Formats: sequence, structure tokens, C-alpha cells
Amino acid sequence: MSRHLQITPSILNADFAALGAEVARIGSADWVHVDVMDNHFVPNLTFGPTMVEALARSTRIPLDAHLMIEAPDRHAPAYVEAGCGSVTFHVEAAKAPVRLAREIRAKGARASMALKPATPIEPYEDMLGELDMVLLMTVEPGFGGQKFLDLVLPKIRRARALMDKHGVETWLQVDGGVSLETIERCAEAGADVFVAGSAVYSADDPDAMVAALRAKAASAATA
Ligand SMILES: O=C(CO)[C@H](O)[C@H](O)COP(=O)(O)O
Ligand SMILES: [Co+2]
Repeated sequence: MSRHLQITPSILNADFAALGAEVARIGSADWVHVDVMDNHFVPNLTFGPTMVEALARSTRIPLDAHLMIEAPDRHAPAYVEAGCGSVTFHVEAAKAPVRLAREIRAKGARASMALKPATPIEPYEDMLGELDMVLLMTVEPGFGGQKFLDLVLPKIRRARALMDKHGVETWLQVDGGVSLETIERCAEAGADVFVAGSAVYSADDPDAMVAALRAKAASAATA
């Protein structure tokens, strides 16, 4: 099955004092990945809906919010209202994931659910139809610039097989340590949406890196 491959740079390693300008450096990105951290679900703190709303106003690229927060059932709707086109909550934090996914969709955004590296996908097989995307973390959430965890590759394959079995249109996103060295492994395993933070923002030309990542993923997906 041919998949539509998308690159979504994370601004976690961008210059937070100049976020509008930083996003303007990745004009060919499909989405801008915004990592929201609350210092409770993960030991790091970034920004909240006010900042995200300002960013949404500054770009025509849609925002892909990744909420690493303790109470997504309460706070996720605010990110739809802030203008995000996709909102991802962590299943380890959500109290009622089906209800939350339905609420995000009802408010007009794509609903997505994230799994940490050690969280299995199989218990959620029956709710894939409720989700527009599943995010598989390929590092422990909390910080950019970590090493890609190869141990997640079998889970990417199993998630793709479950999606094919159920015939759902759910996208499969990978996040953490994705680079020119690792993106092919992810695409071969079945991922179709690729978050890359440090790989993009440590490049001299971030938009050229987006193109290079896209080309590598495409060649691996069709191999
Ligand atoms: O969710 C994240 C961390 O929790 C980030 O999206 C991710 O780490 C991106 O940065 P990098 O590509 O440098 O790993
Ligand atoms: Co992320």
C-alpha cells in the first residue's frame, strides 16, 4: 500500500526567543511539531496554549501538538482552541482516551494518541478507528537530542500490521532521534509521519534537511 509520507520538524531545539523566524526556516514542512511539557508527566517544562496560539497565528503550516502533560483530559481541548490541527495526548496519562479522542475530533482537530517506548500497542487495537494518528515514541519523552531506540522498531511493524488488518486510515508517527541515519528504518517498519527536532534545527539549512529526510523516507518506503 502506498503511504503519504510527512515530515514534521519539532521546534524543541529551535531558538525559543525567535520561534516565528525559526518556523519560517522550515517552509516545506507538512506540520510543525510543538512539544508541550508540564514538568510533571516529564521532567521538563516548555510552553502552554497562549504561546501555541501565537505560533499558530504566525505560520500557515498546521501545528501538531504533542502533549507530554499529566492531565490531558482537562487540558487537551485548549490546544484545539489555540489553533492546532492535530492534538496528541499520552495514553499513559489519559483517564478516558476514547472520550478524549472524540472530544478533540468534535472540536475540529485530528485526534492522536502517543505511547512511550515500553507501552504496548495491542491493548488499544480496538480503538484505532477513534484515532487519526498514533505516535510511537522512539526515545523516552522529555528531551530533544536523545539516541533513537531501535527496540521500538518491532512495535512500529506491529502497529502498521494492526492498522492494515483493520483497514483504518490512521497515520503512524515516530518521534525521537529521527535523523538521516534512522529514518529509513522507521519508514521500512511502516511509519508514515516523521518528527525530527535536533536533526532539522542543527542543520545549516533546516529546510534542505526536511527535503533530505523526505527523500530518504520515500526511498525506504518503496524499497
Ligand atoms: O517529543 C519529543 C521529546 O519528548 C520531541 O519531539 C523529540 O525528542 C524531537 O527531538 P529529537 O528529534 O531531537 O529527538
Ligand atoms: Co514530540
